[in-house]
Amino acid sequence: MGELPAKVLKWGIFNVAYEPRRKFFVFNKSTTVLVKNLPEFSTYGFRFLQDICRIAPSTFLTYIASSAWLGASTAISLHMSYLILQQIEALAREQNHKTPHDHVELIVTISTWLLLMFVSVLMKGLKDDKEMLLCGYMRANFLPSFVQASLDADVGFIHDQSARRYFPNPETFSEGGPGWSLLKGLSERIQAVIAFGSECFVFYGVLAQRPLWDRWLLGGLMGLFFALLLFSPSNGVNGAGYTFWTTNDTFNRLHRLYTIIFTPKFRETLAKDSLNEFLCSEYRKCSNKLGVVKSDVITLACILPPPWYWTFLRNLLFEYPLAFCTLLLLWNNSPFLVTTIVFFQYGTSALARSFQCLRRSFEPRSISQLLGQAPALYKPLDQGLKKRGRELIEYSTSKAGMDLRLRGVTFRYQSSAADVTLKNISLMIPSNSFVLLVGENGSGKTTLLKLLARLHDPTSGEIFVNDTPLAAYNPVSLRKHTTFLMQSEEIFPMSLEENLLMATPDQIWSKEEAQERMDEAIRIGGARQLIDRVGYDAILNPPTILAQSLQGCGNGIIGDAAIRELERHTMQKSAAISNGEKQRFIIARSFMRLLNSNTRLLIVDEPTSCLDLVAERDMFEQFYRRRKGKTTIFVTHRFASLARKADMIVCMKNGEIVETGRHEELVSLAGEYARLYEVQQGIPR
Ligand SMILES: Nc1ncnc2c1ncn2[C@@H]1O[C@H](COP(=O)(O)OP(=O)(O)OP(=O)(O)O)[C@@H](O)[C@H]1O
Repeated sequence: MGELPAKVLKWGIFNVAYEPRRKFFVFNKSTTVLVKNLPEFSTYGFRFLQDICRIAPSTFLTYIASSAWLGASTAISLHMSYLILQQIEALAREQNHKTPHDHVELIVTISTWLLLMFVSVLMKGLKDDKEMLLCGYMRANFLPSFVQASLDADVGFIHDQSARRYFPNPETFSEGGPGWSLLKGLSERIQAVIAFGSECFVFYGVLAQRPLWDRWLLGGLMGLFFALLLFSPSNGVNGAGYTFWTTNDTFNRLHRLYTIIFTPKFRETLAKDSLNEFLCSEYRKCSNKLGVVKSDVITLACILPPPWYWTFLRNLLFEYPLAFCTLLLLWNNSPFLVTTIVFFQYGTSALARSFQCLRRSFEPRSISQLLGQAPALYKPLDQGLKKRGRELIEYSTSKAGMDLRLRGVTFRYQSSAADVTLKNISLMIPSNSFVLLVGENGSGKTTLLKLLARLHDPTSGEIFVNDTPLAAYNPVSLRKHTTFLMQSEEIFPMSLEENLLMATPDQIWSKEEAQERMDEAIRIGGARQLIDRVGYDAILNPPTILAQSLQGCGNGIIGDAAIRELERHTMQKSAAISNGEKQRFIIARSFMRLLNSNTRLLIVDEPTSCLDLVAERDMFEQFYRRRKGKTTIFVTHRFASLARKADMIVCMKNGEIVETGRHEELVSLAGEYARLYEVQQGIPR
């Protein structure tokens, strides 16, 4: 069947795409897949049924039988209530000729109805019980085979993605297990078919017994009811599923800023580059520019309301059926008793629903959840304000680099169960000195640097900057004079140009000047090739919104054309880059900061895991050349070419400083530093 082009409509700032013709039987990709694979599905389905009958025959049969009963229970109840209404009607009509036998008949019918209802309750309990038991049977029988098959595949299990989707994934351990959703789905469908079929059968039976007038009227009402069910659109795009996107630049920028601000992985970079103020003001600006938009994304994914007249008609027929029942009275002299009973039944069930709803809404848990949202809204805001209210010293720049002193510093990560990471560190780093920090993996180098940049505070001991305690400074004012290139940094989901400009958020340049400065940073950082390939405008990994309608809220299956329309509008310049290119760009971003800010402390923490030896040496050389007027600290495992230039080498081991001094002194000590140096030089010990 030929595919229809998608229709697109505007919804606030969003564009919504859907397939225009609504089909009862959607012949889309899934239908084709179903038809094509039907023989295979049937074979495996049959095998599954055989297996389940073999594993737990009586449990399975009881489960299916109870599902079937529950499917038919509404129809049974309908039939019984009709019988009772008929008997009451007859009694009312024959007021003067009533016999005791008539009453007995009515009591028997009512008792049978109550008994059947009781059986339904038992069946529900039985079904739930068997459901849990079957779940256990299936886990015990199928999972060991899956475990075996998975382990047999060895490392192939990691590589073969398409095969892996059939295996359980780790998060599903507490769920039903393999085959469970298949069984549950089958039982639900059996129940649905039996329910619909039996209810139609009862309605047909009732209509066939009614006098001609009633038959036409009730038949007409039923027809209308079904016509509305089938033809009235359940959403604003004729019941279809839909996709949506927006080309509003302000919205998209706001979304990217939101992602940067609330994603933990960016937080250290934001802090150490003192971007908080900049992002806050950008977010406010962008939010003001966007103004109030009609719909948030999740609401749009759930609801695209149909035109008001359809809603009105549906409400009238589905919510107020009694209004239509009373129409009967205009043509038919039904005794008032029947109307009263119908009303009573309708009214009590509606009342029961409302009461349940009321009770649920006022359960202590639900109330406390509701009210708990108020402090959750204001507490973070108040705490943020308290923090901003503290009196702190501003760092005043001098021509010289920062003078750093650590006295008895100990540090333990809160999340770490291990012992302290830094133990009693005391160290003096004179201003303008060039320091090389070395030590084996995990010795605590990065942690020490993060303490200097105030990304963590010491657990005990103190750090001084120019003889003033680090804690007394406004951290932002210190960080504004620090360039800290960390081991692992992220590129923000903004354009590469904006990433570079964010390195110096306080600078205001003309377009040409900004371009010159970016080009220089890119050249020194060695990222020219990347920029030539993807351009300054490229946005790497832009965040995406949920852009498809959700099913179960009146939205149908999303047509292929609507999906393609979404892809056509959102497939944009998201370029893939290698880890090496990413590192070079991040290094360039640090150069952008270093060259265009009043840096007094330069820290470079081995950001070179994906660079070759030559590129790493060049990078350190470029930083080294620009160290004038700064205190400079480099961390690298390949320090041989820098060792002789360093004013001081600090060697760490197991969270402690084990040696400090110049290269020659430390080599002559023949201790930890000498060992690391010799290993690097390939000198056998
Ligand atoms: N966020 C954290 N939470 C808990 N423990 C951490 C955290 N970061 C680091 N550690 C632990 O602190 C210790 C020191 O880590 P650190 O990264 O400072 O060492 P390093 O000398 O820089 O190592 P490398 O040379 O590998 O970069 C390690 O044992 C590490 O596992």
